[in-house]
Amino acid sequence: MYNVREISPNIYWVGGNDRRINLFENLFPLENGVSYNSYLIMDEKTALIDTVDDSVTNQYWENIEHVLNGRELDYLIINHMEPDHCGNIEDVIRRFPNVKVVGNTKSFQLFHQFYTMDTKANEMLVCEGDELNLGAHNLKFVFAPMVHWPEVMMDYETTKGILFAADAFGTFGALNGNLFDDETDYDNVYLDEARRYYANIVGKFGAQVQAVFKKLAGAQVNMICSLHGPVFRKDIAKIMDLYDKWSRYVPEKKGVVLFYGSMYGNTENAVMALANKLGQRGIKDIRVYDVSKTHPSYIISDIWKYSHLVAAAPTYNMGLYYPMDNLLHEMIALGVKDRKVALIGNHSWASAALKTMVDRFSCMKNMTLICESIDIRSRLKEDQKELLNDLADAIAKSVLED
Ligand SMILES: Cc1cc2nc3c(=O)[nH]c(=O)nc-3n(C[C@H](O)[C@H](O)[C@H](O)COP(=O)(O)O)c2cc1C
Repeated sequence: MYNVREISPNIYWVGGNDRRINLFENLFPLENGVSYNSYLIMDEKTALIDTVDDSVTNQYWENIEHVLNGRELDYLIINHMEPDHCGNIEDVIRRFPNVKVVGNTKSFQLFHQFYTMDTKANEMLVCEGDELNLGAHNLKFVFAPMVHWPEVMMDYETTKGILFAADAFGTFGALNGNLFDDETDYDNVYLDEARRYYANIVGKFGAQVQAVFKKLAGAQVNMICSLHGPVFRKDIAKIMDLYDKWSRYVPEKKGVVLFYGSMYGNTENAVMALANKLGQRGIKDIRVYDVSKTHPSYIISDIWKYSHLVAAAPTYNMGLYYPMDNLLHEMIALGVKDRKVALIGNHSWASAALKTMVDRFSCMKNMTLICESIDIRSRLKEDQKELLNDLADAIAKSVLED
């Protein structure tokens, strides 16, 4: 049974949802699956915008056949060559041998690396700013290199102000029958997952996101169609504002995320005592994570959201407890910057965790240590409580007053 939705006169969502998948990119947990969006424009010429992952191929073809209703497909536009959107390109060409496949030099390079089909006769090369007229609809190509692959481009439909944004503005989480942002309880159902998607998938490329914003400045955007998750037609300014903040690494909220590693509970004890003191000093909405328990992608998402971070971990084999080291490496790789930081190390005979954490944070830009770090010897004792009070005072002052 086909499953499509008209999103604007003669433009259809023809994608699919995968709720069986456990890990996105075989890496990021998906509690509620993911959608692979694709859009079909029915005009004097027909144009399909991106394809979908192999997992939803059957649904996809039922959708396309229903909407085309016997017509030929004139264009397939490739905005992104990541395999979760390209699983069906060869199939499209097999079914529509005369289709023009629209892409840029890098998209075709990548296509030929992944696939073997000879597509020379079908290829239609476009450059930045080129336009493709379909009749009543007109697409302008806006290149978005490294958001988050080098070939990425967006299509701005100039007559209706619809932005086909590739992976940008995407989210984890399958669609629930409500396609548009205003039909969903977006803030409660999708926002955290959109942030987790941004931080972990696009996060490293903030400068490139900003570059696309500059190119789009002045363009009236009435609808944003991402390749994953809901279509925006109501809160466009809000999601644009969030993307602007996220891509400039500006925290959404003043607040504290404490993340710790602990084998036997002693580091955890110090962190929970500190969190309690922060709560008593008026810090609200405190976030605490055990790095051995929570997947790093969730912690990184909150690191993007909040202004202050506390990292705490024990020494392990003359180094830093592995799950914490892994998280800090991910933060370095994603270019996390501009946060206020406090550190707590722990050791029983030769300290290495604290020094390693200091080293890791020094590899990130503009991470300010807001107070002297604490290096616990096995377990924090009553006579050291002033150290913890000083730490809590400094963090609370920085969050509430600065
Ligand atoms: C396998 C293992 C290796 C450790 N390596 C070191 C080490 O190299 N140097 C050190 O001072 N403590 C080392 N420790 C001790 C812990 O860092 C220390 O006991 C710490 O207080 C544990 O904190 P926790 O209760 O939060 O897990 C090691 C502990 C374990 C279990």
